[in-house]
Amino acid sequence: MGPEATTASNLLELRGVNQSYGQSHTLWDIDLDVPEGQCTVVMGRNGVGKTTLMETIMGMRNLDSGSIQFAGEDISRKAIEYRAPAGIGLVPQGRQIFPLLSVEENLQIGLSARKDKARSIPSFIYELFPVLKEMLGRRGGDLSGGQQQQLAIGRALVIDPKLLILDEPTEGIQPNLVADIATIIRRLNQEFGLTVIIVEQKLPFARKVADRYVILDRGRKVSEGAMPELSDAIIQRYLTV
Ligand SMILES: Nc1ncnc2c1ncn2[C@@H]1O[C@H](COP(=O)(O)OP(=O)(O)OP(=O)(O)O)[C@@H](O)[C@H]1O
Repeated sequence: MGPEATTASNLLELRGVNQSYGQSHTLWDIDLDVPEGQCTVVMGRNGVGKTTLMETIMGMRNLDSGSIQFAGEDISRKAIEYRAPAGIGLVPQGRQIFPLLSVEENLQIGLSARKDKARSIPSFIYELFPVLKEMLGRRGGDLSGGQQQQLAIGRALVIDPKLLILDEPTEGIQPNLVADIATIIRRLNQEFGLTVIIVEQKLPFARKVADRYVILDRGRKVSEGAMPELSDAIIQRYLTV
C-alpha cells in the first residue's frame, strides 16, 4: 500500500490468538485485521484451521491466549450468546438448515439473537431473497442447495450484523448458482455496507468478491494482502493441492 492510500479502520482485530482442541494446538499466534466495509477472504488447504478460526471469532471455541477486538470492544472472553447481538452473523459450513422446520421458522431462530428482541423478519431479507418469501411455509429440507444457502444467509442477516462471516458458501452449490452467491455477497458488502469474511477454496470466486486475502497454513497466518497481490508463487506454495 502506497503512502497516499488511506488505511481503513478495523472492525475486527485479532492479536496473538492461540487455540487448541485438547492436546492438539490448532491456531498459532494469529494476528488478523478485518478492515471495516471490506470483504476479506480466508484461504488455505483442507484442515489448516479456517473453520476453527471462524468459530473462534464467533465464540464457539475458547482462546488459549490472545485477544479479539470487535467494533472497538474486547470480546475475547465474551460468550457466544453475546457475539451475535453485538453484530456478528455466521453462515456456517454446510449451512446447518433445520430440515424439518419451515423456512419462516428457520429465519425466526435467527431473530432470537437480536439485541432489540424484534419479532418480525426484516423486509430487506425478502427483497434480497424473493424465493424465501414464496417458500415461507416449506420445510427447510425441501429446498434446493442454492435456496438453502440463501436461507442460511437470510438467517444470519436477521440480526442486522455489522460483520457477516460465510464459511465456504459455495461448497456443494451448482456451478451456475455460484455466480448468484457472488452477486449477493457483493451487494451485501457494497450496497448494505456490511463487512464480510469468507472462507473459500475457489480462487476465481475469491478474486471476484474479495478486496483482501489471508492465507492459513497449518494453523498459522502465512500470507495476506490486497487481492491483486495474490501471486502465482503464493498460490503454488499454499493453495494448490
Ligand atoms: N471439534 C474438533 N475436535 C478436535 N479437532 C478438531 C475439531 N474440529 C477441527 N479439528 C481439527 O482442527 C484442524 C483444523 O480444522 P478446521 O476444520 O478448522 O480446518 P479447515 O481449514 O476449516 O478445513 P476444511 O477446509 O477441511 O474445512 C484439523 O486438524 C481438524 O481435524
